Amino acid sequence: MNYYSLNKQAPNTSFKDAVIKGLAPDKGLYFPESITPLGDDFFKNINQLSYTEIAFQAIKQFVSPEIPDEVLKTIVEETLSFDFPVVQLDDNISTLELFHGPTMAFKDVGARFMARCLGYFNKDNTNEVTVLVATSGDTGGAVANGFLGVKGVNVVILYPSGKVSDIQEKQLTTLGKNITALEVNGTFDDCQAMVKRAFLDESLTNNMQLTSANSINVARWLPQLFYFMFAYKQLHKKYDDIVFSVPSGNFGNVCAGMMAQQLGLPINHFIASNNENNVVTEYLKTQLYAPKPSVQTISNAMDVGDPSNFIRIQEIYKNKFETLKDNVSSFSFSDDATREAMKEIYTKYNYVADPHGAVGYLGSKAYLQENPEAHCVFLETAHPTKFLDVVEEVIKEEQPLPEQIQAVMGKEKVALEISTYEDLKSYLLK
Ligand SMILES: Cc1ncc(COP(=O)(O)O)c(C=O)c1O
Ligand SMILES: N[C@@H](CCOP(=O)(O)O)C(=O)O
Repeated sequence: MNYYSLNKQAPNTSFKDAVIKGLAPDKGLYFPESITPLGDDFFKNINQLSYTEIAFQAIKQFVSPEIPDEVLKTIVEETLSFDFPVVQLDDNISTLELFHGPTMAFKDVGARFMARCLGYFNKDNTNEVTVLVATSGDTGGAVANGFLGVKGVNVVILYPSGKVSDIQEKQLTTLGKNITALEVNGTFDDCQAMVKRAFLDESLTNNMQLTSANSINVARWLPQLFYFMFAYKQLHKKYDDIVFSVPSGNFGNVCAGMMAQQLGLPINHFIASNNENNVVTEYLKTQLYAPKPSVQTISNAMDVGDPSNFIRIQEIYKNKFETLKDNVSSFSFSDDATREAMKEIYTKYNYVADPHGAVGYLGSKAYLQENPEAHCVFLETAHPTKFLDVVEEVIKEEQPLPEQIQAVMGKEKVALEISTYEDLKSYLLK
């Protein structure tokens, strides 16, 4: 598959090149040249397929011929070595748990898939790559874990100081080896802007091969489309009108759901559920896209003021506002509403949701008011114990720590503090 830049000022390129570059030379995000639907039979018979078979069929067209089928099968099998259960709360609401991987957030799948693709492209040890990542909480830990010890790959993670949870910080600052954490005096948007600037800085790119492991990279982003198919497999016999409510920040995950829809997944609507960082909610009301500085919330991984993937969403719906509105609703919720939702989910369903999942739950409820026949699946994008302080304070109950979380608790944080792009540059050139 070839990819084009959404800025349309750079040559089309192969999957391998798109993964190794991350961002196109004209600063545009890469997008596949074509999308071939999988066919009705694939979805009718999805029950008979395993998760790895679904994932293999779904991703194959985007990575071939550069990743041969046999290699792709192994990559997919190794990537998906944990479960993706749907938990039904009532007849209108379910949650898809995406936190059963090693760092207990939905980023594990994309990070593990991309690490293996880069490992394959560097099998002869000829392409040393520096992976730059901006994180508002979960991408950093997942990428650190997924890329740990991958030969020929150095990972540099930028995270906003004081704006990620304690456990998220441990996950991204304690692994050492080929992983370095930079603690940035700023917001997630500052981190993301520094990363994007570095890709265009010839004094860096002439000296090293830089790539990104954020969802701007197609190998990190596209595997997220599996989730929507996995949920559909579990629910389609029971419900006709399945709608996904996706807690959204950089909009990579909901946009991956839309790619699943383009592949033929019979889903008519998505809910992009936001915290108070509501650029897209506002866009759908006003048709004006106005990025603004992010504000800090208890669903910190969604504190994004200028979502990278919005441009991909526009491309999917052919830049037609009415088509976008037909396919997507968006709602924004305060921290107080999020806390109330966490309490409600716990008392009504005896289910402990994390703050991001709770925003997804609120989006489901808002949508159901107008569409009571729908079955809404909100994505539980991270395990509640990643946000222990907030969760225990709200539900007033101590939470047992899963072994993935216990494993990082006592470890010592190692991070370099930086404030400016020049600091990042001098670190990279050292
Ligand atoms: C727990 C959690 N929920 C939701 C999101 C938002 O996902 P996206 O950036 O793909 O919109 C993130 C971060 O990306 C996250 O870590
Ligand atoms: N919410 C993310 C921020 C970056 O999103 P990405 O999907 O583009 O990597 C995080 O938790 O770090």
